[in-house]
Amino acid sequence: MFNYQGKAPTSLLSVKNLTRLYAPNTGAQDVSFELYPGEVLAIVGESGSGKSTLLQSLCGSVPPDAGQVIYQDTAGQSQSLYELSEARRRLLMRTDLGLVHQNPRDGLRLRVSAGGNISERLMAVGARHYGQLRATSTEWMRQVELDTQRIDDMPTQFSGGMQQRLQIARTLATAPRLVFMDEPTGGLDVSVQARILDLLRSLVREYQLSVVLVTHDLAVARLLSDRMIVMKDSRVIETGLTDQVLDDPQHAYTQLLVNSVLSF
Ligand SMILES: Nc1ncnc2c1ncn2[C@@H]1O[C@H](COP(=O)(O)OP(=O)(O)OP(=O)(O)O)[C@@H](O)[C@H]1O
Repeated sequence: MFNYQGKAPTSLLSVKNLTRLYAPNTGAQDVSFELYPGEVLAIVGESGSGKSTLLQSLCGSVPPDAGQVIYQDTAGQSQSLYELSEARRRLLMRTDLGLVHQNPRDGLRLRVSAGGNISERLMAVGARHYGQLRATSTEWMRQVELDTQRIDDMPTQFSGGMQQRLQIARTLATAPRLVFMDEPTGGLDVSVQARILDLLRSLVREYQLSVVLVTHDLAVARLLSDRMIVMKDSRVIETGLTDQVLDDPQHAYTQLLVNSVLSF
């Protein structure tokens, strides 16, 4: 996982005083943080605290009312997400960023085969050779432990857990530099959740993924993240290394959250 030793690297994502409010204290306000390459940052908090609003603003889908989202592109240039033209922002989102939705159906094309779902993303970044697309899609199905014999099956023929694996494969196949995950195990049975979490943990390690992960589940944050942000009523109330925050929470609300979970 992320190594904090030595010289501080340049941040991949820099969020400055981001605000998106739907009503007073409803949404996300005055959020600032840095995300470094290879780091997994969890955003936690109870339902309605503003986690998804923040994530949507970070990944380019909901413009903030104020503040900046600055992304370091492959060429090392700082790109202020909402100061780019719509076309440039879309291109950046397609080539550099990936999003795993809570509901796999939101991140899959249901009328396209499993292999087609993965190939489509590869084609969006320029891949064209049919044999190569097929081979890469097969390899990604293997990576997420899906039966490669089912490459021509439709996602609707898959179980919820299998659909989530396919969505993860589709998202990671283009090697995004930054992956956003919104409750990636949220809608699944507990046993399926555990297996998807195992998979995500090994993929994060193997590919040194940089991830912003939204979860209300502290156990998920513990398992996957290096650092965490705790939100309440639209604001960040605590931030720090995951183990530190969970083992020694400073804010009364974080203490309550941690104490409400028996063991994790
Ligand atoms: N499009 C919208 N229009 C109006 N209010 C909204 C909109 N989206 C979110 N909100 C409100 O903003 C607040 C934060 O919602 P948000 O979905 O960001 O919270 P959350 O922490 O992700 O919650 P959950 O864990 O339940 O998904 C809530 O009070 C919600 O009702």
